[in-house]
Amino acid sequence: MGAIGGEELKQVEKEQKAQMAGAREERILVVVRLRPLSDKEIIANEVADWECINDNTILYRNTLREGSTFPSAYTFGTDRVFRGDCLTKQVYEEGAKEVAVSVVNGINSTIFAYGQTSSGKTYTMTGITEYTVADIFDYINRERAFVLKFSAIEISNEAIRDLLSSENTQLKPRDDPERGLIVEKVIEEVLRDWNHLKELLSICEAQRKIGETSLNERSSRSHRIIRLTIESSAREFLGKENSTTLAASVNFVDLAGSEQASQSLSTEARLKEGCHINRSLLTLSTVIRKLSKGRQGHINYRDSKLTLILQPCLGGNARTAIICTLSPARSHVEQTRNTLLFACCAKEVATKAQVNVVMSDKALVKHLQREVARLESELKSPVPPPSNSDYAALLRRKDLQIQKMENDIRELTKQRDLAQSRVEDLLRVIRNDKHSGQSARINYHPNQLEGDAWEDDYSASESSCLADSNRLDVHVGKFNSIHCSNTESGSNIEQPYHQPLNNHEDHSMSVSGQSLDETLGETADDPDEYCKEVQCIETEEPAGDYNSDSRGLPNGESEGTLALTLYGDGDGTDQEAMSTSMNGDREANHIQNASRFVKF
Ligand SMILES: Nc1ncnc2c1ncn2[C@@H]1O[C@H](COP(=O)(O)OP(=O)(O)OP(=O)(O)O)[C@@H](O)[C@H]1O
Repeated sequence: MGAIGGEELKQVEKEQKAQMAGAREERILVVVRLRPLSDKEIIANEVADWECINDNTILYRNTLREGSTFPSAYTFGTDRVFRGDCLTKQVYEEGAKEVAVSVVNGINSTIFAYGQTSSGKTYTMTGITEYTVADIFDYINRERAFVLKFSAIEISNEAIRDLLSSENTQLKPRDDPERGLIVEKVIEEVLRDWNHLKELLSICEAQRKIGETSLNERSSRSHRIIRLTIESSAREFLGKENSTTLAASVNFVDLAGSEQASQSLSTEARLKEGCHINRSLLTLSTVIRKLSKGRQGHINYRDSKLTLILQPCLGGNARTAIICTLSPARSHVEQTRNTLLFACCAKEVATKAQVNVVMSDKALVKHLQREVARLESELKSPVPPPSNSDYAALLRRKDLQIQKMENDIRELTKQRDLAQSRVEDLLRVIRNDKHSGQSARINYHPNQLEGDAWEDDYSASESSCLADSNRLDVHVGKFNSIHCSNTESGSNIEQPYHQPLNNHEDHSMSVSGQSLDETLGETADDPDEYCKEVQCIETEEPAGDYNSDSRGLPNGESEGTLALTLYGDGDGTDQEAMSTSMNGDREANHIQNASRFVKF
């Protein structure tokens, strides 16, 4: 491993900070590669139904079935679509290189091929791997000191196997606190040169599980992941103590192909493989679909080994490119569409690429010491006091708040006085009424009216039920229930004042065209008269509500029925409720509220 230090360390830190601050989300690069019809397909008289009409759009040439909801053209915006005659070199240059070689700058990257069986995944990934390594070699020979490590695994039937090992032992994935998810005991070969690479690739090829299917004589029956890990340092800092290393990996993922049972040559082993392959690909599609809708909620990476291992490149800090391979044959139209839908979803997935810096222990200590010193100096320097203009703005805001509160107080006091005077008016009317010798009857509840003749001793009722003005003040403010005694029956039945007085359907106050003052003034001498003019119409509250809350009103409740009810005679059936319209809703409300506690 090489080393960087001094100026370069600072430079790396600077770049890292800039990256963290401005780390932009970037969409997964998705390219589509259409292969030409294979010899087998040509012999089978297959027709090519798909065509790339430009660099971004692939079109279904055949007529769509009636009622089909599939689109006939798929456009990939800035991402590329490669026609059948394109060389892998071009696919690499225009569809994968940028992502793949970011590994030399310390950014993890992944290129993977997705598509149905025999669509050209292995064909494409073999070329992409070789072109990438060639570019990396070219770069490292000129620029920095590099160490390249090669490893390869396959996932078959949910078992992970090392492709560089001749043993058939299963490897285990494990969460490493520093490195994230790793596969335990995987062999890492330090790449010496190009020939060494070719040698390792051929070992992998030989070790990989392949089998014959109806569509591919050499069908990959496993997912293969080749990983190239690159650790790089500037040459001038090689071996120095305060060195820092950029370390990143590029993964080349050649997925097994999705297939239908009929395509896998239905031996038991092939079918089982096919099931595993399809299940893990389904999990991959599900993960991609969820990621494409944002990262909310649980993403089921752990549902398959494939997604578990690919997690960092799907939703993490890696750069990712997906090459979707397609067969143009008419007989594969459904699977081609599925691949295109997967491509459309994958296009929406974003990752946040970051540079991975590995520091030597000494460099790390120095870096941390600097951080501590910086934080200490931040703590020591006091926070600058707010400027004069800040104080002035704050004062202005507070003044406005005070002003608003004073206005509110004035307004509320006015409303309270008004309500109080209305109540006093009403009391006066009642007293006049009493003196005129008429019997005004009040009932607290319609149900109690019958057989509940009003007590002759009105004053007794008045003293217990009719609050004096002071008491009413309190009630206007608090709206607690007041209880009064029914002296006639001799019992001391407590009745809440706010029981509904009749059962009209609408509780809103009816407008009689006169103010309460006027009404009362005109009719004070003749209760029957004002009984006619003023009606109490129930508000929307159902009677049951009152009953259920018969012990008292919640503090401060202001909505309510005008519970001012006058009964012309002792016959409850004759009752006529009284309500009034006021010069404005607020006044009406206050009268309503006040009146709820005034029983006559
Ligand atoms: N772009 C292409 N141009 C020419 N031939 C191709 C192209 N892509 C694939 N082929 C040929 O098609 C056949 C199947 O390709 P390949 O094995 O890469 O498919 P695959 O998707 O990896 O299949 P599987 O999933 O079954 O492993 C091979 O013979 C390959 O040489």
